[in-house]
Amino acid sequence: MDARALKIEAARAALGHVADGMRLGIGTGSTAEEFVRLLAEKVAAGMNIVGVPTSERTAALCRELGVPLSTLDETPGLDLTIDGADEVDGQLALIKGGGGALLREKIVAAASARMIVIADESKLVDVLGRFPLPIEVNRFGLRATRLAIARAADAAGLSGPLTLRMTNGEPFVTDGGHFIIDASFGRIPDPRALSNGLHAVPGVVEHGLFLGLADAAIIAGADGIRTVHAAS
Ligand SMILES: O=C(CO)[C@H](O)[C@H](O)COP(=O)(O)O
Repeated sequence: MDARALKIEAARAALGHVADGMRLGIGTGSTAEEFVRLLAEKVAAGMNIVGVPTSERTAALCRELGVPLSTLDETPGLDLTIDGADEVDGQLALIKGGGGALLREKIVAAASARMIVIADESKLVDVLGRFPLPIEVNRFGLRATRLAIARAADAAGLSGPLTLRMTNGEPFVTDGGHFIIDASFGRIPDPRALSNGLHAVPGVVEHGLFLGLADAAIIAGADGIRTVHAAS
């Protein structure tokens, strides 16, 4: 099975957790988009849900496919968020933000009673950090913020290139109007310490470590679907 087929399988399994009447957070990225396509079929067949998208890109796809949308201002409490991830470890700590939507993704996940991650097995890791950690930063004071991030990482025993994400020769700009620094720290043995350090940097808007947010991860692999649950 190719990677896209695995993403579809994970998305299909997640759809089994969606019930009529639910208020859904809807993630961003290629796996989340497979979920949107399957969800749209259910909606067309009469399922009654409302979704809060985690990016303009997801919102556009939902509109195109007829998935009813709301906002967190209209619908501040959600039943379930389904989203992809760049990395998932066995304790359900995540790296997210490869698609640049980490801020809205985290706000939506935090507003949800449950979050289910959908991914193919390439995303499952023993220790987070192979994927560069996206850090969303305010445009103001970029160089100072980068230095402060390096100091925060150093205090957590980490170092590595801090690369401003570019697109078409220009800095990538998030839906919130911020920049993203991709931090190649390598293995992150203590994500909580790094998270706390990054949150103490004023220019950091948010980072892509999602800790204690996911309740389950549906992982599709060559041998089928497995679900990783959060330790209770
Ligand atoms: O965090 C994300 C976007 O900000 C995505 O969930 C993450 O990048 C995974 O994307 P994909 O399903 O395309 O591999």
